[in-house]
Amino acid sequence: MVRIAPSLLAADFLNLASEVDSVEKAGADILHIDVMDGLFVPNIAMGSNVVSALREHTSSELDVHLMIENPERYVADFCKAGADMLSVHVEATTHLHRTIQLIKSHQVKAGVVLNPATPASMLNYVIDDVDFVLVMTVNPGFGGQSFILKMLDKIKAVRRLIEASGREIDIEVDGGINAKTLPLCREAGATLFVAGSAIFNEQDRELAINRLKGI
Ligand SMILES: O=C(CO)[C@@H](O)[C@H](O)COP(=O)(O)O
Ligand SMILES: [Fe+2]
Repeated sequence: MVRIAPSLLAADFLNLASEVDSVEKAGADILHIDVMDGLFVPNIAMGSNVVSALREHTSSELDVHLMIENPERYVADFCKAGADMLSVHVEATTHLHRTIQLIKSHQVKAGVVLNPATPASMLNYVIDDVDFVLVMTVNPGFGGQSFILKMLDKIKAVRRLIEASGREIDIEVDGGINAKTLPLCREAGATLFVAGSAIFNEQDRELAINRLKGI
């Protein structure tokens, strides 16, 4: 199954509500929200107030990707704001296991994100605890970058780890996802696909999402 999560980072912020409406109408399954602190990544974007505003506007599942240092400081804020899925980078928190439990204590799905240079083995001792894994297929911080092909090997390694754990959880991929790279990720074992520029740079959002879904 191919589920698409448009990344709102590529949307027109002045018209965020109508941008959300347009992708929902076009078949988006989940909305992806990128949070950046200017430290973990060299860019600043979207706080919990944006998540609250979106929560009031839509009943779609909100997938919040925290690209911030020591994300445990803001887990409660984003959960209370209305996140349904909340992911933290392995590289950003010292006590990853504790941070995962903290997210789950708010009845929110907990995800762990791996930067391109981070090995799949970083998940070894938390794989039974996470609700999904997010494999970055670009270096985080910006939309519109090119897919890093080597990440296909990592998606396969994460898939093997999940299979060995005996659970079925999503592998989400994020960065440079388009109609060419999505099938490669799918074949490698990804099930949830974030796409920013491949959707919001197109006038016809339905065509863009259908193209990604292979319809
Ligand atoms: O987390 C990030 C970037 O750090 C992503 O969610 C991007 O926003 C994806 O944009 P495209 O690569 O699809 O344009
Ligand atoms: Fe993201």
